[in-house]
Amino acid sequence: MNVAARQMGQTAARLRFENIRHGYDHRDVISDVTLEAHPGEVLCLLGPSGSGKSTLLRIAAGLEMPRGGRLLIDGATVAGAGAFLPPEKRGIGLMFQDFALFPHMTVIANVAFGLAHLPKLKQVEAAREALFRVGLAGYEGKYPHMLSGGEQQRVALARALAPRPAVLMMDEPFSGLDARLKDQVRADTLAILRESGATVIIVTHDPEEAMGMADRIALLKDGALVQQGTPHDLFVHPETLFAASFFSEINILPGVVEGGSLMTPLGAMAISRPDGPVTIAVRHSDIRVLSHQTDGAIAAEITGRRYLGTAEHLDLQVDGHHIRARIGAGLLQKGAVRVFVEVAPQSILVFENPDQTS
Ligand SMILES: Nc1ncnc2c1ncn2[C@@H]1O[C@H](COP(=O)(O)OP(=O)(O)OP(=O)(O)O)[C@@H](O)[C@H]1O
Repeated sequence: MNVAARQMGQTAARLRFENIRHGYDHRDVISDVTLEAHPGEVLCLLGPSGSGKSTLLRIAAGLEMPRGGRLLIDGATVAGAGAFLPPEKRGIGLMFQDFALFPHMTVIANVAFGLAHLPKLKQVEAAREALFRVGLAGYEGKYPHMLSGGEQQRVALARALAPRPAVLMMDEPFSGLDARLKDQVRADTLAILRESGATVIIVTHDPEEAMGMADRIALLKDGALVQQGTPHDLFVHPETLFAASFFSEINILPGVVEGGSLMTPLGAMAISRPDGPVTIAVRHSDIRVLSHQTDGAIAAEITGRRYLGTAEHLDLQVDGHHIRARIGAGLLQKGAVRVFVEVAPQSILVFENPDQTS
């Protein structure tokens, strides 16, 4: 926790999901998730629609009682095993996707909403301070409709931070914003979150957002935890094809290991792995496209070309396989048909056969 946060009397909590199971009606939607958010870190719950991210958030906040497992805050069970601590006693702040501001209330009244337990004067003081923290001092008397999307987001953030939660949870906090605003609002929000010192859990389906904000990412699929680690871990060492394809566009191709060599349609490399068929994945951006032959490069034919401004997408036929490459625009001459492709050995991700798709 940083000094500013300590001075403000805020403590960050450790939040642990332990073998959590949950479902709706007769359908299981969370199966045996064990996951910890460490004090003061930003943890992103990442996954496609329906993977159970919001359900985990709702369980942590106390809006759902898990069907199995336990939820612990700083080692104390707050849900499961016969325990249930009500939401308002958990020290958890929630910020919703649509900001959920009250349109008929002023900015300061919106921010003070979660401070009803304090005397009136203290409420105003804490709300003003929260607005100052998000850079909105002077906005107290305005109404939500008078603010831009980015400003509304910051009011919602101030409201979530005002009670000094030990854990702050945000469900798709940037999805309502204009694409051009998002980068700046994300950067500003991250700085404010860091300064608050709280443990932060952000739900998102956007891998770029998770990579840019998280200390750690928990990747979910169909209600199960697929992999957790730093953004770098997940990007460079995905354990499954699902994880690899979630972070970047990839080519999936067959390969075979024989006597310490891996043979693929994109070339061969030394490998320490038992003999047998494997599946390989190569990111579109890791395919180098050359106009002339070099040592180890493989002949390819361009079958499609799409100009995207700063980059180009190429469709290629290589040894009977269709592959895609993303290259910098202007690197390849107009009208090129026959080219050569090469891939650095460290850019070839190898997975067991049959596919590790889950
Ligand atoms: N109140 C509910 N009643 C019935 N089913 C629900 C309810 N809430 C969620 N579900 C189902 O549970 C599964 C997980 O939903 P959840 O909202 O947790 O996923 P998510 O990863 O947050 O998805 P999204 O990104 O679309 O919000 C989905 O199949 C969803 O349809």
